[in-house]
Amino acid sequence: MFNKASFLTRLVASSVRVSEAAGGLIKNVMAGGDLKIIDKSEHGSGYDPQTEADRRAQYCIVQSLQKHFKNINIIGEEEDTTACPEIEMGFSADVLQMERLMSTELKNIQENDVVVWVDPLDGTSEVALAVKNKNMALLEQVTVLIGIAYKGRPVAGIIHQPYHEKLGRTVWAIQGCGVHGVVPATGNAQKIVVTTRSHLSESVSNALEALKTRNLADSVEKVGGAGFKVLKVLEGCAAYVFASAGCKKWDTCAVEAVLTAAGGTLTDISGRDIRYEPGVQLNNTGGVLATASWVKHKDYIDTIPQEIKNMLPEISSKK
Ligand SMILES: Nc1ncnc2c1ncn2[C@@H]1O[C@H](COP(=O)(O)O)[C@@H](O)[C@H]1OP(=O)(O)O
Ligand SMILES: [Mg+2]
Ligand SMILES: [Mg+2]
Ligand SMILES: [Mg+2]
Repeated sequence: MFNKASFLTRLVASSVRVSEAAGGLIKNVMAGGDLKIIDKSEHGSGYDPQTEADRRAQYCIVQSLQKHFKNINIIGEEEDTTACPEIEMGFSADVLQMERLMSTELKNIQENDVVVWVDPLDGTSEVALAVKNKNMALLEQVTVLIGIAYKGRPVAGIIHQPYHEKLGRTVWAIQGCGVHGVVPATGNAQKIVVTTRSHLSESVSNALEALKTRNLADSVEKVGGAGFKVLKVLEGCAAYVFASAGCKKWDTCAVEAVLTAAGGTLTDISGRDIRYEPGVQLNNTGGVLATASWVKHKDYIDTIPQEIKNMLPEISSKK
């Protein structure tokens, strides 16, 4: 069954199981209690934590995917990893069922046509804070993100949330095949906007103030992680607004694929598409704006002040 499926179907079917294996490793490290946190930030550029869970999860994801797909181009967040014996070779039979809905173009995609963007643990700051403050409720904000880009744009994504209720959950989508693992909200009387908990800045606050004056943000919730914020948008929040730089392509590729499949939209704060081809700039220099299917993305774009947009230009190439 697995071997007969198209490359993209097999990649997503494997990635679902691999994301869950990474979630298991994250839980093991947490249970062990020693996070071995290091600060990745360049001198004076803020705090950018990495834990043993980030390092192990990245190793497991990359090694597992390379076992099935030898030459696959994976761009993951972590450069330093910790070798671990857990290699996941399983696949999701539910994903294989979706092959019948896929377009011919997607079925014809080959291994060297894609870039896989991996965030082995999104919400590292929240993990560090959960342990420091003994507030384990924050762990709900942790996700494992695997996004698949073809011709520079996301075509499939996996968001695994290890601490959702008791067992965790995996939300995934392939373009044209619907969203699985969550029932997207179709509206909400309140327009709740989610934004960063740990990277607040003046431009983020000013963008939110502008949205409030136009009744596009009835209230604001500050939570961690790009994955968790997009899950919130899928489940009833109106928008995710991050009018600042710092978020990277591995934070947005998977979530954009899932949100788009649910009828939502994700762009930078000026309304430009985010690109995911090889060699592209890793930073989302234009910020991030994600909206639910039931609000107008353009209203949010039009309301964010031009001076904030000017501070966040698109820089498409690394050089
Ligand atoms: N200044 C930054 N430096 C490093 N990572 C950032 C920065 N801003 C955002 N991120 C990444 O984007 C995610 C969403 O940001 P926020 O929670 O502030 O809205 C964070 O969890 C973090 O991912 P990660 O936890 O994988 O390092
Ligand atoms: Mg991240
Ligand atoms: Mg991460
Ligand atoms: Mg990080």
